[in-house]
Amino acid sequence: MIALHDAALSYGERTLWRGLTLHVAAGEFLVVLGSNGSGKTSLLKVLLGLQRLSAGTVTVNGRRPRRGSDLVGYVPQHKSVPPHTPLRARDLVRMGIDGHRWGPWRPQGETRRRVEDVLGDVGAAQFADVPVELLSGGELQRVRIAQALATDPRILLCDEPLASLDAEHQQTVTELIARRRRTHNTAIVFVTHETANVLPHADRVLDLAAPHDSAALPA
Ligand SMILES: Nc1ncnc2c1ncn2[C@@H]1O[C@H](COP(=O)(O)OP(=O)(O)OP(=O)(O)O)[C@@H](O)[C@H]1O
Repeated sequence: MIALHDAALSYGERTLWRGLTLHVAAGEFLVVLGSNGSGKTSLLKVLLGLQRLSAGTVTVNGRRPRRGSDLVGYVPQHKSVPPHTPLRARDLVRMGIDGHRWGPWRPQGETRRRVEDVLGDVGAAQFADVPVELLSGGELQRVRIAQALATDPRILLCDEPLASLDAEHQQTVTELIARRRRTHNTAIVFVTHETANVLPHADRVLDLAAPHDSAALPA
């Protein structure tokens, strides 16, 4: 699903990581750790086709990463939404389906059903029509996961999805994501600083603060 070979990422003179060789298979749950600024988000950007490597190679689903791929879902870092955002939960999820300008055209009924299904999958059906600015942090994060899953991706990239959630919601959100890999064989790349709830689900841990030629360590 994901293959990096001898990969390096530098911004100007500053190298964040190098010598990174890593394979993530279908259904695998990879946890990415590392201190602030170690390049975790930058790694996800590489996989999303938003950032080029400085050296080495990367493929996602056997191809060079490209923006807006339906095969890759992305759960961003938790942030509250700006006040007066004129969107309901279901609108946010729908943007995961037809937010890509060049995405395939889908009939409206089909899109509506898919939005209902995916909101149901993450236990968010009851707040489908609630304006996103009124959702709690944990509710909003479920909706963001639904948005990321809306195109039925084969790979799910999660960027600190637990930040600023309480312990109970951290557990709920982690279990939602872990369930997805069991039910759909989705590969998960999970960037986090919160290890307690997440490490029990991990197949492997990549520590970007560790020496990079031994970066992919068994969990
Ligand atoms: N486009 C860019 N140009 C130059 N420097 C950048 C760019 N993007 C990120 N950086 C820098 O690279 C470093 C790594 O950033 P990144 O967001 O990948 O770290 P991170 O490991 O996700 O950190 P955190 O845990 O704080 O979220 C940071 O110091 C950041 O300021």
